Amino acid sequence: MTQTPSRHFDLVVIGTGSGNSLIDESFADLSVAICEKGAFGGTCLNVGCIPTKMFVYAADTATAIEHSSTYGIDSTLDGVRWPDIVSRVFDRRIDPIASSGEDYRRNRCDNVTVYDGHATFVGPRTIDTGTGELITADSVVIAAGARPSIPQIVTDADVAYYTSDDVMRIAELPRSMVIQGSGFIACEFAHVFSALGVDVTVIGRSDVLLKNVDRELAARFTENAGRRWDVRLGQQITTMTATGADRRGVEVTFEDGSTCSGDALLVATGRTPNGDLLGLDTAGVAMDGELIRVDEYGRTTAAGVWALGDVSSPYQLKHVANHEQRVLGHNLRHPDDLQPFNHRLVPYAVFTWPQIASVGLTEAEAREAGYDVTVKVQDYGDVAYGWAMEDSVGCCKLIADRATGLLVGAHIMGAHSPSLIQILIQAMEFEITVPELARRQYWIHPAMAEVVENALLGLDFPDRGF
Ligand SMILES: Cc1cc2nc3c(=O)[nH]c(=O)nc-3n(C[C@H](O)[C@H](O)[C@H](O)COP(=O)(O)OP(=O)(O)OC[C@H]3O[C@@H](n4cnc5c(N)ncnc54)[C@H](O)[C@@H]3O)c2cc1C
Ligand SMILES: NC(=O)c1ccc[n+]([C@@H]2O[C@H](COP(=O)([O-])OP(=O)(O)OC[C@H]3O[C@@H](n4cnc5c(N)ncnc54)[C@H](O)[C@@H]3O)[C@@H](O)[C@H]2O)c1
Repeated sequence: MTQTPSRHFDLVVIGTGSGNSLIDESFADLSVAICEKGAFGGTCLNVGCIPTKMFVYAADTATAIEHSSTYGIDSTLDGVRWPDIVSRVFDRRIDPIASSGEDYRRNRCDNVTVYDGHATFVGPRTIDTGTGELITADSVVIAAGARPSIPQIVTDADVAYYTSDDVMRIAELPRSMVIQGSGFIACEFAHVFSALGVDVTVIGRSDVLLKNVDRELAARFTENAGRRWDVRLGQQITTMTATGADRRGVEVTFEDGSTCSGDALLVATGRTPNGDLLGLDTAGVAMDGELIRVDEYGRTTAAGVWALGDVSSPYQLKHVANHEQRVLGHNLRHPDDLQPFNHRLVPYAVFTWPQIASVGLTEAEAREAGYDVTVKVQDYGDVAYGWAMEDSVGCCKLIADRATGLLVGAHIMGAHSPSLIQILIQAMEFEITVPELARRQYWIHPAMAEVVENALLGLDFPDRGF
């Protein structure tokens, strides 16, 4: 290290996603530096959870129009004003929030200094801010997130591909789109673009879409998706070729000789944590594979250096990054009273069509773990609100332990499942038994929550107590 550090801070935070939320008023007496190489506010705000769900809402609206004749309402989708959809999301909502967040930190927090460069460690708690300034700190929080992973076959083909970072801002909708990957991002964007009129092809290596979801729901989802998208599963890509003068188009050949093509390629094959780009070896911060190694309190292997969120967590979910940020906020201020992360029951939801939400073990995981399980799958179509919706796909699958009467897994596919699952998350977190949950409260009739009530009542216990 030849350059001399220009400033010393009490705390440096790398990354302004959940890292920015860490700096609340309880840090007002500390000097804080925030390093951000990209858009202020991180992935969730700028290119992740929030804008995607705003696009999903537009797609859901288009899908409702498509299905309206089922209810005796004839309507047609007369047009999709893509530039207006993009503008609603970014010009009216996201970009102003990001810039006002940055303005707040830069101009209204006397104790905070913002460095807008790519930060790298050059020594223990010594950081090159990427802006020409070297700084040191008593404590460092690494909250540097993750980035899209791009398979070699895509880079070799030199296709001008999109990722979730830029596909929401394209100038116009392509006629057709190939989506490589079959996980969260692939299934959310396949819904968005297909509902808005793009011919979508989804390519996955496994035999179902959303392979980590409970097998029964993943199979139902895949079967249903196949009616709306061209779904190519269980095959390796053998060749990928860029097409068109701008190399935006793509042609793909599979190992069985079949092919597919599109005017655009969206790569959605997972996200690589950014720890590899931080010079961690100079700082004594160890990694486990791609993730920064942290203990249950968020401490890395280097004294005074902490990490949270996608850079150190296998979950890559905003509610997990936010939870870890709250725990670290406490731990930084209370070194003698450290709190552990709680990762016991991490739920998730995929905002595709139909929506899917999940908490706890899949049936296969529960059986493998040795539970004496009772399982019930309750269809949306067999409860009153499901009749109102003419639902033929949705279901609530519950898995409980006969020995304790407690749920070990809950999986819902269908309208509002990301909200419905909250009842079950709560029951599992607070260890409410199935009989208590089913019968010690009223269930509003005829709300969709009756699908959960009926699933609970369908679980088979030796002494049911219902
Ligand atoms: C398309 C998409 C949709 C998603 N939808 C959901 C959802 O619906 N629900 C959900 O729970 N999760 C969702 N996620 C995941 C969620 O966005 C992430 O888990 C969460 O944002 C991670 O927060 P973080 O603070 O760890 O990292 P980030 O928010 O990624 O913040 C890291 C920040 O660090 C900056 N940075 C990185 N390296 C450096 C460096 N060396 N120097 C300076 N700055 C640096 C980055 O520019 C970034 O701003 C989605 C993700 C994507 C991509
Ligand atoms: N609603 C949400 O909570 C939400 C939405 C979007 C993203 N996210 C988060 O972001 C993460 C990243 O999303 P994602 O969809 O990119 O990841 P993912 O892990 O959900 O899915 C990636 C898929 O790509 C496949 N894949 C990997 N390498 C491949 C290759 N070389 N060729 C073909 N397929 C390949 C994987 O088998 C997997 O099915 C998610 O895991 C999730 O944690 C969450």
